[in-house]
Amino acid sequence: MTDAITVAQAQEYDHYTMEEVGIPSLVLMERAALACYRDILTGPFDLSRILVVAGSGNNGGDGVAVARLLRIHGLNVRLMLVGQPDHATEQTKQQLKIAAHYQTPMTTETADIEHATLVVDGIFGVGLSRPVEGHYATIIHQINEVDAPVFAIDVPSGINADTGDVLGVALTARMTTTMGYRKIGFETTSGRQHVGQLHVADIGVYAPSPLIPSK
Ligand SMILES: NC(=O)C1=CN([C@@H]2O[C@H](COP(=O)(O)OP(=O)(O)OC[C@H]3O[C@@H](n4cnc5c(N)ncnc54)[C@H](O)[C@@H]3O)[C@@H](O)[C@H]2O)[C@H](O)CC1
Ligand SMILES: [K+]
Repeated sequence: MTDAITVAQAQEYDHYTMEEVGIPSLVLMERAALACYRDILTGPFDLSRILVVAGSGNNGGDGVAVARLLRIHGLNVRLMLVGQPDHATEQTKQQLKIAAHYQTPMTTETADIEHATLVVDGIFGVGLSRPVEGHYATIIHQINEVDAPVFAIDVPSGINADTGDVLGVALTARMTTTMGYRKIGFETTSGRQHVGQLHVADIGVYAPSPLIPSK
């Protein structure tokens, strides 16, 4: 089994893959979304009412892409944005444009959290850098209070992927599909409790190594 990595390594490998290898960010995002989509469809989930919750960073971009894929598949999915769309990354803005093309239903209704049979967590990934507060914390508390299981994209939101610690408040996932490599924080007691069943998705991001040409 390959070694677990840190957030800094994940970001370094991501950057290397895009800047040195030349694979565009949206290609990596699509591969990440397809891996999550596959794990959701094959997982132990009731897919009758899916709520995807997306932040404004690229974890949110992954989430928006997952919502679009589920919509195209004909599933009852709604997309809830918890970040400011105009503050979103360029990749997430592009994913919102694509999702709109396929008329992916959007919602701001708390009732959709209560009625969900599955919540897909695209709020924060490896970019979480400070304790969760405010509206983000409210949404995470609301999700934690309902019975629906959580599928986490890359990192359960609120978890520090280097330590497994809860930063303010965090989601507890039934399943997490993380990109490329396990994260060292997932191996701690808190990390294991919040990650649930862990899948590691090969999305074409690799550590620079002698086996893989470096510059
Ligand atoms: N690893 C890969 O090869 C790929 C990963 N992908 C996905 O990208 C995210 C990382 O995206 P990033 O934009 O860097 O950050 P996040 O989306 O995790 O966080 C969003 C954003 O939120 C801000 N922020 C941090 N802490 C807080 C806080 N407590 N409250 C409010 N806002 C906060 C900060 O500015 C962050 O930028 C990774 O996890 C994957 O899901 C790619 O899609 C594919 C390749
Ligand atoms: K997440």
